[in-house]
Order: sequence, then structure tokens, then C-alpha cells
Amino acid sequence: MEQLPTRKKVIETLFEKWTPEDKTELIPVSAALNRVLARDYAASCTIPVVRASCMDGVAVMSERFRDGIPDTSEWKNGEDFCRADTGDDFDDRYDAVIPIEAVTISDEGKLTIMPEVKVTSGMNIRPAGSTIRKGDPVAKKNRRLRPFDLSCLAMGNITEVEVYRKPRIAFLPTGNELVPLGAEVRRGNNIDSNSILAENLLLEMGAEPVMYPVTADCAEDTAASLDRALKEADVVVLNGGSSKGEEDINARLLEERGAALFHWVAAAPGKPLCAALIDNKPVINIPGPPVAVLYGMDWCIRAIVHRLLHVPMPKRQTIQGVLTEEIAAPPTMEILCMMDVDHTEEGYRVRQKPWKGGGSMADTLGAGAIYITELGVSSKQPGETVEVTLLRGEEDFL
Ligand SMILES: Nc1nc2c(c(=O)[nH]1)N[C@H]1C(S)=C(S)[C@@H](COP(=O)(O)OP(=O)(O)OC[C@H]3O[C@@H](n4cnc5c(N)ncnc54)[C@H](O)[C@@H]3O)O[C@H]1N2
Ligand code: MOO
Repeated sequence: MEQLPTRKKVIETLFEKWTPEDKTELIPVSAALNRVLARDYAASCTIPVVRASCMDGVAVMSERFRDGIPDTSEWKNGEDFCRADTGDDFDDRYDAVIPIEAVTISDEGKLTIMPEVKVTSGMNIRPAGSTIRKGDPVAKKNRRLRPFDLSCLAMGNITEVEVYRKPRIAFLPTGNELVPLGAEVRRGNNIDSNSILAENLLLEMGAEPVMYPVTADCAEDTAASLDRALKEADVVVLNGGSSKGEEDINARLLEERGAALFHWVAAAPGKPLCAALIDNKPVINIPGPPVAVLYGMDWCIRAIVHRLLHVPMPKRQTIQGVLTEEIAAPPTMEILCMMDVDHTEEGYRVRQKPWKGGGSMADTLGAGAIYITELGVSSKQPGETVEVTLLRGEEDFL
């Protein structure tokens, strides 16, 4: 049997032939959570500007303590000492802070210092720049900004940041049978559930979905929608119409334009996937079945989005589970298996959900984990341990 191109091969070839354009924008730091920096940033200020107390206490002049605790009966607040709490600045004449627990200040403002107190210059004082120094690096290019990164930028008084624009990914559902969510479902109809799936997968990836209404299976209309999407987006996903039916015109359209790099891949569900490049923009025809959309969005579009975002794909949580039933798959294909996960006293037990016959698509999509069969391996037997990737937090299974 002919070996179809693997997911790896498709992505490698696409990335070799495609030169993504870096598009950036300037946004307020307060709106930058999870965005990716397009340049390095350094602090534009020093904090503390001079220095600050690092205890709640009393600031004093250390030279007066050279011979032990001085007589403080005539000391005046604001002249001989002053209150300086944690983080406070104070007059330059003082150079040490005594913790408040080691002194008493009477109602009349008279200071008494405990006899065992030792005072040295700089005591309990944070120097200038101990929070941040002008010019200190505060955030690095190609970092996804987490809450603590935003606080570092704020400490450096950076108000706006240059980030990569969210990749605009157009999603074009196609099919005469499709009706929008909420419409009456008549004989022969199917609800366009892939749009809500794709839109939310894209949002999770940090992309900006550009959603199109359903286009009928008509070559002219699809070509017009595709051209519009190519103007509006960085990447276009054409959904459905990828296989061999009369109405399967989408992959054909890409082939006719001479843009197709691959049609049919060694990954199923979704084997008739077609990957193309038009005007230096990836155009991916993901097959119509919902699990094919889940898989295609995951291995192909996710890789493209992260390339545009300049960050590696986040690692997902995996667990080791013992198979309760055989998984059989052609050794030339990487098959996405939707898995049920059970937590027992002996650990995890996993089982493939049916994806063609024997169960509903809705049940299949509700799987707790995925397993992708390995090239060159034709079956996994009950009792074997496999690594599965969780689609929900592990806490959901415990
Ligand atoms: N004779 C053959 N038939 C098929 C083959 C083949 O090799 N020979 N390949 C099969 C494989 S594998 C797949 S995968 C599918 C691919 O289907 P298409 O990409 O052509 O998709 P459609 O025919 O348009 O739709 C298939 C199925 O998916 C539903 N669909 C489509 N869009 C949506 C949407 N937006 N939301 C929800 N569901 C959607 C559609 O209604 C159909 O039920 O072809 C096999 N056939
Ligand atoms: O690959 Mo289609 O790959 O049967 O769903």
C-alpha cells in the first residue's frame, strides 16, 4: 500500500515552503495576558529611586550609636529620628532603621530604644534599584506573557508592549446539507457544529478566528469565499468537501489552482486533508467529519498558529493507562483514537471509543483523552500500557 505523507512530513514541507510574515501590534500591558512579545523589554525606571526601609520601624543616624545606645530623652521626631515603615522612603540624614518592636514611642513622642539593639549603617534598608534598575531586562522576545511577566513589565514602568498580532485564521464551512445552530433540522440536514468547535479551539490556541457562514457546494461560491478569506486572514481553513463525492469540490479547487502540496495524509480521521499554499498563505482543507476537524485542527492548524505566534506548542498532560480492549490500526497511518479513561485503585484503565459505527459522534467527541497510533505498529493488546493525552484536567478523572 502506498505510504501517504505523515503529519510530520506535511508540516515540515509546509514550513519549508512558507515564509510567514511577522505582524506585530502595540497594546497596553494591561491587555497583554497570554500574548507573545515581539521584542525584548528593559526597565525604564529605578525603584526605589533612592532607598527604602525594609522593616516597619524608626529611621535613625547610625553614627550616634557608635558608643552604644545614646540618650534619646531630648530626641525629636522628624529631627533625630522618624517613622519609616516597610517600603517607605525617608530623609537622607538617616541611614539605618530600627524595627518597631525594639523601640517604644510615648504618647508625647518620646523615643526609647531597647538596650540590646545594635545599630549599623544601612541596617534594614533596601538600596536604590533593589526592586528594579533602569535598563534591567524585564521581559524577553518570544515569551508568552504570564501574570508575573506583566508585573515585571509594570515594575519597569512599561505601559505598552509590542506583541505578535493574533494569527487570523479563517474558517469556511461548506456543504449543502448544513444548517446553522438553532435552525430546524430537516431530513438530510446536519448542524454546522464544526464552526463552534473550530472557533473555540482557535481561541484556546491564542488565534483570532475569522468565521464565515456556510458556503454551498458550488465551485464559484467557494472560490469567492476563499478569495475573500485570503484577503482577510493569515491562514484559511476550508472545511468539508475534501474527498471523492460529487460535491467534494474544495480539495479539487486547491489542486486546480496548482496550490496543493498534499492531498490525502497518513492521519485519520481526516485522511483526505489537503494542504496548500496560496499567496504565501497556508490553505488547509480539513475533511468534514467532526473528529477529523478535531484532529486536523490539532496537528495541523495548531502547529501553524504556534509558528505564527513564535512559541513552541504547549505540552499537554499525559497519563499511562492499561488498555482494556485491543486497538487495531493500519501500521501506515497515525490514527486518532478517542479514549475513555477510568481511574481505579490499580491506576488508569483506557479504552478506545468507536469513531465509525457502534457509537454516536457526540459520544465520541466527549472522550476524556486521545491516543495516536504509532507508524509501524498494527495493534495494541489488552493489558498493554499506553500513554494517552488528557483532554480535560486530571482532577476530572480522580
Ligand atoms: N467513496 C469514498 N467516500 C469517502 C472516502 C473515500 O475515500 N471514498 N473518504 C471518507 C473519508 S476518509 C472522509 S474523512 C470523508 C471526508 O469527507 P469530506 O471532507 O468530503 O466532507 P463532507 O462530505 O462534506 O462531509 C462529511 C461529513 O461531515 C459532516 N460535516 C461537514 N461539515 C460539517 C460541519 N461544518 N459541521 C458538522 N458536520 C459537518 C457532513 O455533514 C458529513 O456528514 O469522506 C469519506 N468518504
Ligand atoms: O479519515 Mo476519514 O479519515 O475516515 O474520517
